Amino acid sequence: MVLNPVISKLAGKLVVLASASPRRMEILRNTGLRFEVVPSWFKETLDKEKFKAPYEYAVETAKHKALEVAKRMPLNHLKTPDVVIGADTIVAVDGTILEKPVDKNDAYRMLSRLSGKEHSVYTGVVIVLCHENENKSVDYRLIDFYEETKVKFADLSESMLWEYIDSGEPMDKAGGYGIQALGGMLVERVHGDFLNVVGFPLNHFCKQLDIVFNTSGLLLSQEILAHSETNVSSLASSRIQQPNPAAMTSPDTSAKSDLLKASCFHQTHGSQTSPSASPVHKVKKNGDNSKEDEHTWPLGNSCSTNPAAENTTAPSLSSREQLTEVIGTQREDNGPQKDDLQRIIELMDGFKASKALFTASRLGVFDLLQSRPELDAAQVAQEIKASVKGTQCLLDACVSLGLLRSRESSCQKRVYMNAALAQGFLLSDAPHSLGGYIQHCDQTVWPLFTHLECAVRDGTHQHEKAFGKKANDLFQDTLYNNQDIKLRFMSAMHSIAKVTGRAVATAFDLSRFKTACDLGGCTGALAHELTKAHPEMRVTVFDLPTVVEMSGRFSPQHSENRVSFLAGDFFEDELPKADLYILARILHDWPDEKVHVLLRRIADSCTSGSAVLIAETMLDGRKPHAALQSLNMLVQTEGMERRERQFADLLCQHGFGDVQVVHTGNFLDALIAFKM
Ligand SMILES: O=c1[nH]cc([C@@H]2O[C@H](COP(=O)(O)OP(=O)(O)OP(=O)(O)O)[C@@H](O)[C@H]2O)c(=O)[nH]1
Repeated sequence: MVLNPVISKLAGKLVVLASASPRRMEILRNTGLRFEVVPSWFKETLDKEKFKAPYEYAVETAKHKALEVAKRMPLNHLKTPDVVIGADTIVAVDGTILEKPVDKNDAYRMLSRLSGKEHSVYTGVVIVLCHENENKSVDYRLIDFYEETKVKFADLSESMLWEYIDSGEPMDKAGGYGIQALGGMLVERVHGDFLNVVGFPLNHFCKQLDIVFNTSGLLLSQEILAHSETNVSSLASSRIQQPNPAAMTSPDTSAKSDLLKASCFHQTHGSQTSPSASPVHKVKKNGDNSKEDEHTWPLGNSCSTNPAAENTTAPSLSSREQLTEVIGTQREDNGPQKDDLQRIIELMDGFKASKALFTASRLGVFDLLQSRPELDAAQVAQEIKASVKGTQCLLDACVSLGLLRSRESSCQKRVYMNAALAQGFLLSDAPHSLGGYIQHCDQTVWPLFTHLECAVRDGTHQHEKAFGKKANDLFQDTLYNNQDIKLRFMSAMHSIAKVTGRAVATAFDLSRFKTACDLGGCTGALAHELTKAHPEMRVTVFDLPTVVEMSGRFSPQHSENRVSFLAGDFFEDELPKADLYILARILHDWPDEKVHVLLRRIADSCTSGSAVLIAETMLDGRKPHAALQSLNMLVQTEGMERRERQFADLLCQHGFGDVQVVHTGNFLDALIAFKM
């Protein structure tokens, strides 16, 4: 549920937080806002001397962070966001700006300066509104503001200081302290917005959105200001800001792209728990779903910023908040388009990025840096038993991919630590670890993809070419014929189900179903999410004997016993009776003729009112992940990914109708159909 009516106006928009700060993610996530997280690659190295006031530095840094993501997404993520939010938090004391400490000594220096004094915490926030204009280029509209909070520290003893520093908490926080955690013990008084100190002035952010929506309505209107260096609209605001023209730089708008048509469902990063908050739409059988296939793939177009714009200085503003630079771009018509080339290079580099991730994961780099952050390349190399040269290259590649962060230590060495992405998904023991899936991709999918051309020519999987043995029975002869390979595959499926399970389990209101059968449910990860989300439901996981015998290894410690396992082959054996049959990443393994066999068997086991819940990556002509996943099925299986309409057509032939789909915002989309 979204409390703030203004925040809810962002619903259905692709909102991106351009920050790796876990605290910012939490503050925004707690509002119910659905957003993606794309950490900015902007290096925070602006020359502080150029700014007349500390807050100008914070705002300008936030601006660069947000714009870097807004420009990169069409190229790297093949989609243009609607709204990108950047933020930068700094501490100012005695006219000096304090950011995150580079090491413990730096933290000591900072905290000593703050001891016994009052200081200011400034968070600069920039909201970038991206809009495709009539000539297919992107207009960026910027709304920026800052918030100041005054904080008074107690007098800090040396022992207190070092005990706090040795906790490790100061290292990723502005000014070297976290007011929301242990650092709260250092604070005598706060005057102003507490969340602003933590890293995001939520109240001011909402006020700002309110102004933009209700004062001018420009945010979502089609009245995008035609680009001109003088045409700047300003918006009513609660704060006057006079940026330092000398510091103002027209953001480089070198990247621009033909946009993807904004799809009606966006991938989200948010506490999506209630079906009502997810847009559900009905699928027409054999209907005109041409929109589904309509897309404009992003084509990077080189462009130079409008020369005149480069000399834009912030116009003097009426008594309203500065905002809004409308930055148009001009398309060059001659020579190779710089950003087209960039796009092609990105694509060509794609496999190198994947292999860098797989290799770092396999060498245990992320787990090592979690237990021992701030190691230099030589120290990492020693621990992972690799060359210093190779390790250095790998670590720097991971930094460039946003998986690691690095900084210069006090002894001028470059040290490395996990970025939020690694902490969220790449640690072996993380709740949503994708380590198993990464290993499967590295050891099984990668060798298969080296034979993609043969798969395209033959239209068949490539197990024999990749692994030198025939695979008559897809699972028995490949993934399950060896204990280690089977365990690796189950671990991969388990990690995907852990990441996607809650979204699938809560995509629809399933309260009417008391019994469910998860066909091919593997480790039971989804089954457990279903029983968590639906306290009345009992789930039977029906899978091959060779899988069921290993499922115990993956059972959660504290789980109610509403999940049971039953061994069998869903193509051969009688299916357990259930109100709801679940097919999560199952149908994509099989061609239509096999899918018909399975759906017919399910239909024969159903009674009226029963339903089938399908979880798959659905093709929609836009999401590259879905199309690439379909190639994945080509090289691995006899199956493919399918469109919503294809599922509806298959289901209706077996008496299922009223098909509804929810795009959950992560790997999988959810579809439910009822036995008519
Ligand atoms: O009391 C607290 N003060 C500050 C913080 C956290 O400190 C950092 C500030 O650094 P920055 O604004 O550069 O943000 P990053 O974490 O580097 O992420 P970006 O990707 O946005 O650069 C911020 O995380 C605050 O949350 C705190 O936690 N408590």
